[in-house]
Amino acid sequence: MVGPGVPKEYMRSTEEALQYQTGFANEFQSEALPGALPAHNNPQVCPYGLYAEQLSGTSFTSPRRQNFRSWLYRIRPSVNNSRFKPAEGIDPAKFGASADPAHSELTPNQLRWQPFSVPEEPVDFAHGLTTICMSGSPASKQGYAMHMYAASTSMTDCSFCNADGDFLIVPQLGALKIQTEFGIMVVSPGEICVIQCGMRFSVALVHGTARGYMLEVYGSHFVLPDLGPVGANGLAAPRDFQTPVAHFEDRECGFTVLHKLCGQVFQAQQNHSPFDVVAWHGNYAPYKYDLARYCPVNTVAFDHADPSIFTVLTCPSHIPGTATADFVVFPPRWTVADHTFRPPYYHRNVMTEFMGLINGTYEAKQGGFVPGGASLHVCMTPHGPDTATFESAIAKDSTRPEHLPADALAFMFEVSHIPRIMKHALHCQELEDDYQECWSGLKSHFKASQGPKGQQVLHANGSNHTS
Ligand SMILES: O=C(O)Cc1cc(O)ccc1O
Ligand SMILES: [Fe+2]
Repeated sequence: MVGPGVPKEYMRSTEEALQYQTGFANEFQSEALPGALPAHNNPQVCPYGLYAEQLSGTSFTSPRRQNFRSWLYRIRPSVNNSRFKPAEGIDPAKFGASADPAHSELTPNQLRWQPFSVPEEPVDFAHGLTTICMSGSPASKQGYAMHMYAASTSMTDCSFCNADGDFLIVPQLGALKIQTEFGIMVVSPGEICVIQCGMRFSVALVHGTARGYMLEVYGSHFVLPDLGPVGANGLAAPRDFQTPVAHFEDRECGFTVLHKLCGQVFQAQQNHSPFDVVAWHGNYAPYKYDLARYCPVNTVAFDHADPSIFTVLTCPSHIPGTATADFVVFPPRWTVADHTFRPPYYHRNVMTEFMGLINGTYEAKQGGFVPGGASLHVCMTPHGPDTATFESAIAKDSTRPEHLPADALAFMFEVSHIPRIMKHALHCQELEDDYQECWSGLKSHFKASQGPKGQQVLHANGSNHTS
């Protein structure tokens, strides 16, 4: 809805607003009314009588290439709200990641959850968030939290803002229509989006219900991974990232502004919609990405490559080469490795791995890991293929290419800090208490009398032969 006084021919419908600008962390600019963007950042009086407001995503003095900020030209400044008080209907024991030890525990156990059910009663995105685990501290701007959402109704006259860090949202069920101060994005299962620290947004459900995963990173932002010897192309291409165009509403109404600070959610009232940004420019803006655009690079001869080859986005830490969090996708693809155990190898990882399944099946598990479910293997917790996957993988003809199911889409949040798990997530009915059973059939295949004889061995010069 556009307010009085705006000539009809200039009104941008919601459909028109669903155009996107493409590129990763570009200097974007967009205006919903012609001439709304001023020629410099803060003129004495802005076009259309708008207020100029800067949103900083990094310190003012960050190096130029890591300096993120945008200028917003809005009908009313953001400052016009009542005093914040603790949010109603959001239980800190369930969501917030305040790292309060009263709400969380440590465990080296392998963990897996069945899908969280979508509530039958009306619950919106903000009130349907559940924190699974977290590490570090939003106050010292290091670490992350992982959440799930399950919603049965749209947020109305209500926005959410995270002052702790950026949200990476992975829908699994139902498309989300996300209204932000920068414009609107529709994000469907198979796509992801990032809404950065400080941005107000509201989530409407396109299909009536929605469920998915959310990774929150404190203190720094997602970037595209370097490609090194891979070259100038491959993995996620910058041109495939989509940022909304400006879209505004001039709406006076009772509006609730939710605001998360150091894991605690607060709320304030204001008398208008915060989605009143008529024009904006800058490099700090939300974006979405279709995982089907991801161009995987993988082994074409032998051995199983580490999953880092499937990194879509990475959030660097202060340690070179070690991410605070990586977002990794396991896309449909050919597997062609010769004489190789093709599923993921058994391993213990210094990093912590949270996995979700958007659709289909995952190559390391023949049963149990289902779409909407999740698993968590913390630092050094052993894991790998279940018994059925192992037995079928060693019996397969590994000289034949195989296409993984075209509808299978799994992902991983791989993080460096060791997480505490929320108590409610450890004691909820969705947690499988017999997850370990999936490995209990892994029997010894050891035969002391049989060496490599009769098996494919790899010579130092790279050639294969049968001894
Ligand atoms: O544990 C998992 O399933 C994720 C994973 C996949 C892979 O191909 C190699 C290592 C790894 O941790
Ligand atoms: Fe793993």
